[in-house]
Amino acid sequence: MEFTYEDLTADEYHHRVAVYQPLTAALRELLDAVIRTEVDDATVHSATETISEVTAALRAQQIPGAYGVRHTAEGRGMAWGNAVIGLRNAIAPPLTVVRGSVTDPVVAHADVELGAAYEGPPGHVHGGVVSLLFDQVLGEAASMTGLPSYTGTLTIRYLRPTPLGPLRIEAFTPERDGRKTLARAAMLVDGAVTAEAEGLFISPRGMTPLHPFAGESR
Ligand SMILES: CCCCCCCCCC(=O)SCCNC(=O)CCNC(=O)[C@H](O)C(C)(C)COP(=O)(O)OP(=O)(O)OC[C@H]1O[C@@H](n2cnc3c(N)ncnc32)[C@H](O)[C@@H]1OP(=O)(O)O
Repeated sequence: MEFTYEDLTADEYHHRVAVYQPLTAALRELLDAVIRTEVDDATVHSATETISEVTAALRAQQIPGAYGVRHTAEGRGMAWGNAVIGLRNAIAPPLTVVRGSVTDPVVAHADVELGAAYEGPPGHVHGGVVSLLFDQVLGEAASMTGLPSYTGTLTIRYLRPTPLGPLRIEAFTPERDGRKTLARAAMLVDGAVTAEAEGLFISPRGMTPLHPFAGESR
């Protein structure tokens, strides 16, 4: 598993953000609209054709395979295909993980609003999505020293259904021992905990440290 460096200036980076963020936001709107539309069949058929045309236009020039996890030379993260935080991934909620310091009581947190695309039980967040969000925030909290750490184990305790809408995740890393980090997190809605997570995150043997993480994850 290799990380990729792209030699972008800050201007080039911000230009790409300005180009792709609105495209992904528009696609996210489309996902929501497809789930909730009640227009007639002819309008649905017409929309399907229009979407196929847009897809063909974007396919005119493509990279082979996935986007990868890229960083600029100065250490700016560009995990733009990531399933949870990806700036170019419309199925990502998207989550922005705000990282503090490893000595803070809450080392990382994220606020996100989940809509119709994340439903499991009626009006509530799918359990797999709850786990997905926890995995990312815990993984980032564990990796904050700059040594990327991957999920070894992840246990979720679903205390009560999490309603769709705004929620917060707060992560803690109570134990760091060499390549292993124990990380815990809580999911909160209106200040009440709906789910808790605990995971052991491990940095693979021989992994090269990245720039220590700080600030926001994208
Ligand atoms: C830019 C970076 C941002 C990072 C944020 C990412 C967030 C996303 C989080 C993810 O979704 S990561 C993807 C899901 N996880 C994986 O795909 C991990 C797949 N597994 C592996 O790659 C390896 O099995 C792993 C890196 C977890 C461990 O391999 P190692 O070869 O480094 O482990 P090793 O055998 O040397 O064991 C080291 C220690 O960890 C322990 N260990 C290994 N695997 C374990 C495991 N799975 N669970 C619990 N403990 C484990 C092992 O017992 C041992 O403990 P001791 O030091 O006490 O002896």
